[in-house]
Amino acid sequence: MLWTGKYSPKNFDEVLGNVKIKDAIVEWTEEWLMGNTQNCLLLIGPAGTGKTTLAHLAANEFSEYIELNASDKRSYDIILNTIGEASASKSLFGDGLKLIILDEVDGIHGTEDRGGTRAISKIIKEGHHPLIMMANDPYSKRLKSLKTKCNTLILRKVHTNSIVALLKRICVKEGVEFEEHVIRNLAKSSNGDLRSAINDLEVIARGKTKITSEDLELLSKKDDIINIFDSVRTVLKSKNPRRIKDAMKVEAEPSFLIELIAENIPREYEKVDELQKAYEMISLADIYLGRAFNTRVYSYWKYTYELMSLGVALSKEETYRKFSRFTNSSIFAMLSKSRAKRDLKDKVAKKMGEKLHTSKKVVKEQFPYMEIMFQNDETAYELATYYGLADDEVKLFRSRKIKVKKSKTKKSVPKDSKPDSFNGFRSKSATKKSDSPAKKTEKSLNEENKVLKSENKKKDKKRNNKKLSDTKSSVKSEDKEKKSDKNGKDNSQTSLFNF
Ligand SMILES: Nc1ncnc2c1ncn2[C@@H]1O[C@H](COP(=O)(O)OP(=O)(O)OP(=O)(O)O)[C@@H](O)[C@H]1O
Repeated sequence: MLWTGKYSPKNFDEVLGNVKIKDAIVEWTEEWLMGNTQNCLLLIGPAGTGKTTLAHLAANEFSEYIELNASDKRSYDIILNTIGEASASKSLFGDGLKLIILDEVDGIHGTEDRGGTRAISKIIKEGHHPLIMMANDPYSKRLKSLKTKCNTLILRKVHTNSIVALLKRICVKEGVEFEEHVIRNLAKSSNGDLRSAINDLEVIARGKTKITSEDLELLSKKDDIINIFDSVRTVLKSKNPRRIKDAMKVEAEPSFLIELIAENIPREYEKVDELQKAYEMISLADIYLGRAFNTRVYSYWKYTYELMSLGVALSKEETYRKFSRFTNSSIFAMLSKSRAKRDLKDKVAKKMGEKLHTSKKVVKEQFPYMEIMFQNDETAYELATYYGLADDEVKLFRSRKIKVKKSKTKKSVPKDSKPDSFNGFRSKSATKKSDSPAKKTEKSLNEENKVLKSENKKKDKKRNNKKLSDTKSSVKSEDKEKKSDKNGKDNSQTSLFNF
């Protein structure tokens, strides 16, 4: 069980802060239970201040409760059917009253939850049911009419000292030693959000006997990464200018933020108009960023930030209530991939250049031919050994499959000079049930001689006697080479140039 659940208040006394609001809720509950119909309650406050906790504590006093939150659909029909269930079991004497809890009413979606706000207004007007609603955004348009019909209770952020006290209590119960400043730091950085304070404590303290400043540093690094995505999420999810401006107070390169926002726009926005406007804003933001760099007038950054945040956020007609999986920028991923490939090419060209006594540029021009030569397992093995290439460097030439016309002549490499498998390939000689090495070389020599003889015969017909004698002498010299091969001499350099 998470610590937020484990240490969630079990009664109203354990709820920290907002004393008057607690009292008002207790009184409201008692009145309903005594049979006195009450106005519905609208709890508005920042995340993690205890709105849901208070509603659930109130629900404990009723015989049952029904809850619809942001992950449920809340259309007209669904809300009224749910309430219908509640009214079916309503007793005349106030017993068996079901409390209705509607969480995040500021997030009721215009399209998916069509008629949701109308349904809520209907329930409020009829006034038969105890109803508690919660919202985060006090400026939401959706709350305008609800505020006039309900008792609106505004929750304040929980005071840092109260959070410190709770975190210390948790540490004692969990048997974790702590330094005072670590706990105070956690409490301060939670900015009045008790859920996040408890979660952060759990991240650094669970399974430990002591927490120190080092744990805090680790936590802040994790937060940096998460914060960038939080900023992107706020820009794409919200239309509240204040929240969006706050979200932009993140330590990240503006170009990186633009990329991240641009990448994720289509994951959130659905209408073509919204997409078009949002990308116009992104391109303008990019123009101003370029101007800032070119002219060194960094006041242009202000426009960059406003266009990529407010500009993009206000390009949507309304907020979408859906789960979107935001991702990292694919351009940055692609750039880092191609940079890695470029580095690898440089490394290989340097190694080969040293052996061939030539520049990296010249070697790189030979890479397409190398790719062809490396298609053959045995040649690849010889070349890699000669140039001293590691497996990942060999992959540079073997990642693509190229069809190569099979040569009629077979080249034999002494068996004991190569392993059974090379870079994921089994050499043909290793897979075959082979003859003894001596027999094998004799066989292959005979075969080669046969091929050469037939070639010579063909040439005989076409060429004159002088050329024939030339061919014979070249055959002899090749024979010599093959023999020296047999004696274990490294001839990989010759094979490279023969190609
Ligand atoms: N006032 C509080 N006193 C004690 N614990 C609290 C308080 N507020 C929050 N917590 C802790 O934080 C957890 C989450 O709180 P809760 O869900 O009630 O916040 P919320 O205001 O409804 O947040 P949200 O708006 O994100 O839904 C609780 O389970 C509890 O552990």
